[in-house]
Amino acid sequence: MTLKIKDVTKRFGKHTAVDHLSLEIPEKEMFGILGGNGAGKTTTFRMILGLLDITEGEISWNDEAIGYDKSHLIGYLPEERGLYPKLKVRDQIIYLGKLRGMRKSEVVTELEAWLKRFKVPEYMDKKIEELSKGNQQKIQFISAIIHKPKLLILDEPFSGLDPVNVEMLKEAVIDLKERGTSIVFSSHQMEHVEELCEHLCILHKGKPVVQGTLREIKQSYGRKNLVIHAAIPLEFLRDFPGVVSYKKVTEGCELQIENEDVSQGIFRELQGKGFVRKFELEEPTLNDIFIEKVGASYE
Ligand SMILES: Nc1ncnc2c1ncn2[C@@H]1O[C@H](COP(=O)(O)OP(=O)(O)OP(=O)(O)O)[C@@H](O)[C@H]1O
Repeated sequence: MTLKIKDVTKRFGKHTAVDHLSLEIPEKEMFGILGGNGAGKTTTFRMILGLLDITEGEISWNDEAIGYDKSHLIGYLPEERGLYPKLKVRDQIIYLGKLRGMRKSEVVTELEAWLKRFKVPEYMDKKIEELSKGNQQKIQFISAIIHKPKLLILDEPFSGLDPVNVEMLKEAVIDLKERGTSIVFSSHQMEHVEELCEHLCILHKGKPVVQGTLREIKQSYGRKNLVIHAAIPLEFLRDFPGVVSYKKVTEGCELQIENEDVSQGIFRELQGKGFVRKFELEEPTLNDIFIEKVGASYE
């Protein structure tokens, strides 16, 4: 079971929203699509779901086109949440489950288990409009996965959730992946993608500017971060050969360096100058990579 996106482009008139995107998501894999506002994430999802026509290229799921006949295999959490405010949680989910071919009793059993897991069993008979936004989102998530889809598409699943609920949802998503679901999700927040995904793609103005496994991406990037805590002046490192950026912090500095060798030069330079409490070489973060490739942070 693999989702394949082959050289897909989407144009709205003269505007290119997605520009030659290719990716594959096999079973049991979580794929993250990162990008700022207007990068093309939602457009990509809508094309996967067959809600938008593809201008060029192909999208397939197990080598077949995705259409309405496959909706029982696919779960979708849209960016604009869409539950019926006046309906009770139970009725809402039963309605959606039945649309996907489930029996009422099956839906209720699943729903009870999920509400319990999300620590809100009492919501069964509450109306959607009585719930907070974050809790509505939990219900919307349940509505996307109640039928145990094989392919799950989550558009900004963590936006608007507090840290406790983010963790709860992350665990649920990891469990679904381990049970065999292919998952693709979008986010503005790089730390979520960094934590959850084996493969990822950064979209910028519709173009995939970075793509691969997290490991590959970090390794091929080359640059490293170096954290130094020392009670001696470190300002001179600002102009040290191979130092790309210098940030002063309370106890010392944080540097971005061109490669590992630069850290050895710095290490030698500091020897004998005074006590160094911390000298730590770290992998670049996705945020570092994004800033380098796209030129801005997107918080
Ligand atoms: N139906 C449409 N008609 C015309 N332009 C569109 C349409 N849908 C999207 N676009 C444009 O395509 C580009 C990509 O939009 P998209 O919604 O895919 O971005 P996104 O990455 O999901 O952004 P966000 O994080 O803000 O939701 C944007 O420039 C947007 O204005």
